[in-house]
Amino acid sequence: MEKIIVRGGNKLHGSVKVEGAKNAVLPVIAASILAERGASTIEDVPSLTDVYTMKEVLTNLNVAVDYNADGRFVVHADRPLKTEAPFEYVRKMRASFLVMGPLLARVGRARIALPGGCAIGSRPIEQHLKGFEAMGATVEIGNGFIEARIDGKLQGTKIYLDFPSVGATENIMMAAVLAEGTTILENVAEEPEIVDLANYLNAMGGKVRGAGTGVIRIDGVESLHGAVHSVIPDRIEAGTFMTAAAITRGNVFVEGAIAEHMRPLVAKMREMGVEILEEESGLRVIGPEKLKAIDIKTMPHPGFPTDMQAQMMALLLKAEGTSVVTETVFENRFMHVEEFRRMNGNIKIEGRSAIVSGPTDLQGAEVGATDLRAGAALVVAGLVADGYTRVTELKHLDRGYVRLTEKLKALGADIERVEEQLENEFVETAELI
Ligand SMILES: CC(=O)N[C@H]1[C@@H](OP(=O)(O)OP(=O)(O)OC[C@H]2O[C@@H](n3ccc(=O)[nH]c3=O)[C@H](O)[C@@H]2O)O[C@H](CO)[C@@H](O)[C@@H]1O
Ligand SMILES: C=C(OP(=O)(O)O)C(=O)O
Repeated sequence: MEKIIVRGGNKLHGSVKVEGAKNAVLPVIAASILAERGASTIEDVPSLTDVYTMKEVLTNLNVAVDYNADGRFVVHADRPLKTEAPFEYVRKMRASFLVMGPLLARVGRARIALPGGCAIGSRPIEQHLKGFEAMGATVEIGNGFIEARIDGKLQGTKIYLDFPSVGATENIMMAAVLAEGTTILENVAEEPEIVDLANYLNAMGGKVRGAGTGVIRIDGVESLHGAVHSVIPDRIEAGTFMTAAAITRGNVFVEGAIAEHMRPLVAKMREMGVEILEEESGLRVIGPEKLKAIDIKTMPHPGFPTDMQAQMMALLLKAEGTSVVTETVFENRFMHVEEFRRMNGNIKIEGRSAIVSGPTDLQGAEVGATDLRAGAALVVAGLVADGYTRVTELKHLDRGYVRLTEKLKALGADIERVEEQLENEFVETAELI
C-alpha cells in the first residue's frame, strides 16, 4: 500500500502549473461518442485514473481511443456503438453515467449500471432520468441497471431541473443536441465545466446557447462530427495549491488558473487575509502571518464549490477564531472532520455545519483520504503539522490529482509518496537532513 508522508514546516515558493480539469474532461470524453464522422482530438487531458476509466468505458462501447498520457485523447466513434456500461466502471467512477445521454441520442438505447452511493452521499440521478423521459424516452430500472430507450428520435421540450445538478445538465444537454426540435433547460448548473462542454458540442456542429447562465437553449441538429477541443484548467486543483500556499505563508504562482472561474474561492481566501494577485497567466497567492476565521456555505456555482470545502477547512484550522462551514450540496461530505481531529483539529459537527475553532497546533498523524478532496486537504494540513503526517487510501487522490506529491515537492514541501515498507527509510533520511 502506498502512502504520502509529509513533514510540516516548509513554506511553499515558486510556480506550479495547473492540469486540464477532471470535471470538464470527463463529460467532454462522453460527448465525443456523439460524433458520427471524423475524429475528435481532446487536448490538455490530465493523466488521472478517472480518465483511464472513461477510456475503458468508451473502448467497451466499441469506440476507438488513442491516449498515452501525452495530454491528447483521440476518439473515433464512427463504428457501430455498443450500448452497455457495466457496474465495474460505474462503481469506480460515477461520471461513467454521462454516456447515457449521448448513447440515447445517437443509438436510441443505453443500458448503464445503476450508480451506488459513495463516501460523500447517496447521489441519486433522478434529474437525469426526468430529462430523458421528458424528451420521450422510456426508462426502466431492474437488475442493477437503468435502461433507457427511444423509438425514433428524442423530442426537444422544456425541462426544469429541481436542483441545478451538474451531471444532469450535462447528460441532458448531450441528449438534446441530436433531438428533433428545440430543448429549453431551466434551472441548470452554471459551472465553467458546463460552458466547456457546450463549446465542444458547438465545435462538433451542435447548437447550444446560454451555457453558463441558468437557462440553456439547444436546437437539435441531424448529426455531429469530431472536433479539436482543449479542456479548461482545473479550478479545483488550482484552488488546492492556493490553500497549500496560504497555509504555509508561502508565495506561489498558480499558472493557468483562470480568475473568472475562481471568484468564490478568491473572495473567501481574501476575506481570510490571503493576498491574491491576478497576473496575466495565473494567480499569485501570498499567505499572511495570521489568517482570519470566516464562514463558508457550499452552493452551486457561482457559490462556493463543495469540491474546495475540505481544503478550506484545513486552512480554517489555522485561522484565529471560530469558522462555520456549511455543506449544502452533498449530504455527507464531512468525512474528513474525523481525520482532522486525529491531527488535533478542534471541529464540532452540528447538522450540515462544521464549527472549526482555531488556530490549532496541528499534529502529524496517520490519516485516511476518505474522498479525493479530503485526501488533498489532509496533505495541505500536513504541510504545517508538527512532525509527520501519513495519508493513506491514495486511490481516491489519484482520481483527481496528477503528481500531487512531485508538484508540492518542487514548491519546497518535505513530502514523499512511498510504499509502506519504505516508509521508515523516508522518515530516517529526512531526520538526518
Ligand atoms: C464529475 C463531476 O463533474 N463531478 C462534480 C459534479 O458531480 P455531480 O454531477 O454528481 O453533482 P450534481 O450537481 O449532480 O449533484 C449535486 C447534488 O444534487 C443531488 N442530485 C443530483 C442529481 C440528481 O438527479 N438528483 C440529485 O439529488 C446530488 O445527490 C448532490 O447532492 O458536481 C458536483 C457539485 O459541484 C461536484 O462536487 C463534483 O466534483
Ligand atoms: C466529488 C468529486 O468528483 P466525482 O463527482 O467525480 O466523485 C470531486 O471532484 O471532488
